Amino acid sequence: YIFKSRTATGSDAADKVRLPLGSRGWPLIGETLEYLSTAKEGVPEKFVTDRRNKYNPKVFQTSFAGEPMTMLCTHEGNKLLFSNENKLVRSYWPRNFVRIFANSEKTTTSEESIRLQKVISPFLKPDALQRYVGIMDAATKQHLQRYWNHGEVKVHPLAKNYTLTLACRIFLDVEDPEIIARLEKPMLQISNGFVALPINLPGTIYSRAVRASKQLRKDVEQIIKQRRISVNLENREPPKQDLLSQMLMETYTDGQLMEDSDIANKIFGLIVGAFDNTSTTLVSIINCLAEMPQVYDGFLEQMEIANSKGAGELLSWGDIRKMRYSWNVACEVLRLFPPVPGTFRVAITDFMYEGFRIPEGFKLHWYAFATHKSPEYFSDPEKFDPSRFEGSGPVPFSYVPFGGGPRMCPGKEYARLKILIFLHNFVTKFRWEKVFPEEKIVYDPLLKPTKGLHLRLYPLNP
Ligand code: HEM
Repeated sequence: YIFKSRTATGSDAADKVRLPLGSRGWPLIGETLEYLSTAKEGVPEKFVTDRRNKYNPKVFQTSFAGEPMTMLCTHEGNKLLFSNENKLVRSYWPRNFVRIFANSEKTTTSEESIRLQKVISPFLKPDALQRYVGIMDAATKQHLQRYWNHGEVKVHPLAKNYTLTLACRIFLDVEDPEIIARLEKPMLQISNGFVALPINLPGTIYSRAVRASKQLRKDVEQIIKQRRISVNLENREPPKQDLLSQMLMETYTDGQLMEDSDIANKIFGLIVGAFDNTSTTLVSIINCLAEMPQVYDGFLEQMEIANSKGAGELLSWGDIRKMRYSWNVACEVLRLFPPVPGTFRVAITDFMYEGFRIPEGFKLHWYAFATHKSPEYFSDPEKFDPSRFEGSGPVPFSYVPFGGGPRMCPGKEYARLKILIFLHNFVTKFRWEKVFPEEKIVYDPLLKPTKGLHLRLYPLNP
């Protein structure tokens, strides 16, 4: 692994600098199988530890699905990737993601996409989200009442439906279960496509996902068109507060209203970004609580909040701020079961890291398990201990379930709010036990419970 650089004049440079050590494994598949199998067996950190011991404790080369990859495995590595966006690195998505997230023919120009970002991010900041607490709480209570109150339930599909129901309510002001069911079908196919082999032939999981992504965008665009008509016809209606209503009023720099396809693309991105990640987080939390009753017993804050409420009174922002223990529990679950264990960057210039040369064009991977499960950062890393997040919490850049830097998950605060509101309603309404106590949550390759997580629910105040 000797890197031979070229000088500015184009001649071979005399300096030969070592690339990070490692193995690129088998042709095409690289080390994908080991990477996936260690995660599936519940020891994802093994993939990293073995190579750290063999090559270098901070950085090594590997290859996934034919893509050579350099893995950075410490908090310093995470910091380097997260704080140098557009300086040393930029975000890089594997082929599947690019194809599934690809914009319509009316691709946004960079100016337009900055404009769109500007519309989206204020909507997802805590200040803005505060006004949705009551709406989210009411929608959660309704979902639990309608679909969960049946003694025995299968949590994973219900959590997905709940996630989509809330996203439709908050982003699109859509409540009709029939419309939600129509959107859910392509959504499920899209999730499978992210991790399928990128073979775009009829009938493959991948091609179905690409088709489903087009279908979902079309459905969202249809909802937008109908909304435009009703806004024009009924402009006496009080202004709605969902994201779509705000985007309908947005204009480009030239004063033109935003195009429906652009709005659809952005809302599509949010719905897809929220769907698997938040639903699997709920599944993992419920599973941990079923396995560790002592964690459930710590939810006194939720009981106190519930007892302070009058009949029909909904949660407020003040209540959310009291849910400290609950968020620590969620953080600990996200440490052990991050739904997105890592993403990718690409070097946009040559640079040195730990004495190794990272050439322009090299793909770089941060992997949450490398730090989340390392005793260097989390003592007794297998132990479930929400108190790790008290006080100043973990070493900066060692706890990264939402990534970091400018590309950090824009839905983090929305996810936090949703998880807390769900938890409040779930723990104050039910106690529960697993129907299959031996059932596990695994990465296969996406995070999921092996049987869908069947629960027996016991209402607390029947
Ligand atoms: C527990 C729930 C969630 C987790 C663990 C999570 C995690 C992540 C991670 C790790 C990234 C990549 C960050 C990086 O590369 O540095 C990401 C990106 C993203 N997330 Fe989330 N996410 C969650 C929920 C959500 C929600 C609710 C939304 C939408 C409301 C959302 C929308 C997005 C989008 C649009 C991106 C791409 C951002 C970009 O390209 O810059 N996520 N998320």
